[in-house]
Amino acid sequence: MPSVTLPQIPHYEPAPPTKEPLEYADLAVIDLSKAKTLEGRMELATQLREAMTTIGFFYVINHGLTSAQNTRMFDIADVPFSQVPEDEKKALQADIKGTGSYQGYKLRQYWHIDAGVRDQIEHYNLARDVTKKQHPKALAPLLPEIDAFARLNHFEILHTLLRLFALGMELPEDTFVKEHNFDAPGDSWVRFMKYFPRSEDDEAKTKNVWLKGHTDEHLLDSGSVTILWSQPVSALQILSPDGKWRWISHIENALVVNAGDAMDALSGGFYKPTIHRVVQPPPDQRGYPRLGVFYFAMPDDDVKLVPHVESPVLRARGIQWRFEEANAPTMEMWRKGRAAAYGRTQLKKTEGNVEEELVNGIIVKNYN
Ligand SMILES: O=C(O)CCC(=O)C(=O)O
Ligand SMILES: [Fe+2]
Repeated sequence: MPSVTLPQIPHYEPAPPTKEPLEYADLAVIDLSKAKTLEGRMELATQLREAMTTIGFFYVINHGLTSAQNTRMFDIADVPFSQVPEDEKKALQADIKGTGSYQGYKLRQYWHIDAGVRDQIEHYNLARDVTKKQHPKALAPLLPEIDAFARLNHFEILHTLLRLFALGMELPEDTFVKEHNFDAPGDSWVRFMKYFPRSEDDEAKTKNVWLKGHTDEHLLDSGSVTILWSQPVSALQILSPDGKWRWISHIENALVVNAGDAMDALSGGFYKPTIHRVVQPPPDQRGYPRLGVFYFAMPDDDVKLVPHVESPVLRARGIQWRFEEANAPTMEMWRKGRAAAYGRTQLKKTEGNVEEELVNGIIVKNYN
């Protein structure tokens, strides 16, 4: 992060952590400071593989951002929502359907959640190269810090994790790194996301679901790795292997990481996405907004979504093809189809609580 005097912006104070006794998922904690040596990476790769082949989510600590820088990044994250006039937001809306990309604002009520209720979520998304697009005036002085943040997420965190993902499959360490270049055409990006409290009526109609159970929904987790910067408002839940929804607890200045659809495809089903959703926070945190900071990583646009069949681990275990080999899309085709479709198409209710959606001829499921 730049060490010169930083531009002054309002401080964002989140809700205090909940005191409710929630049923939390028990996730492994990957200490990234151990990744400097090959020996350390081998140890972490084993830990990551265990986490990714069971629960599918894990925490990361010692990732390189200090807690003061973390606080500053959440202050920055609130600027696009609290410091930008509505007409400027509207003018900078993402053309999600037209371009298949989320760059810009996604304003509230874009998605249909359930029973006629639309979402209360605002996003501001920035392509990892922050110089590529026009941004709100209030963000201009903050772009150098956001740029440094995107690079930290990409090079220090994502690339290190991708090495561990490769080692866990006994692939050359740089296998996935080579598919995630910062400068190649592709769509990894920083997302600031703010959930606003909802009316009792909306809560009742949607059974308290704020963002549907998904693995790969609005393109977010259609990528390879999702990096979520932990924040104190409890609302994220994952579907555990025993069929129960469990809450993700907050760890100060930690990351919550999961794999998306593209990783499922590239790893031949070895690293699977885990279904997760966002629900109404527990009683002591109701009425607060919920501010999130993410890095959504995707393979480069030209990467074809087929498994690394050269992995001996995969061969021994059996390869699952996410897409038929002949029809496998490139990352570019896949992300554009997904972004345009989520929450905007007619969903077909199937058995239980699963809804199906057709994207580029491929069935995608949403779980309620
Ligand atoms: O807000 C969260 O905690 C998670 C959101 C999420 O899963 C997503 O945007 O893909
Ligand atoms: Fe997600």
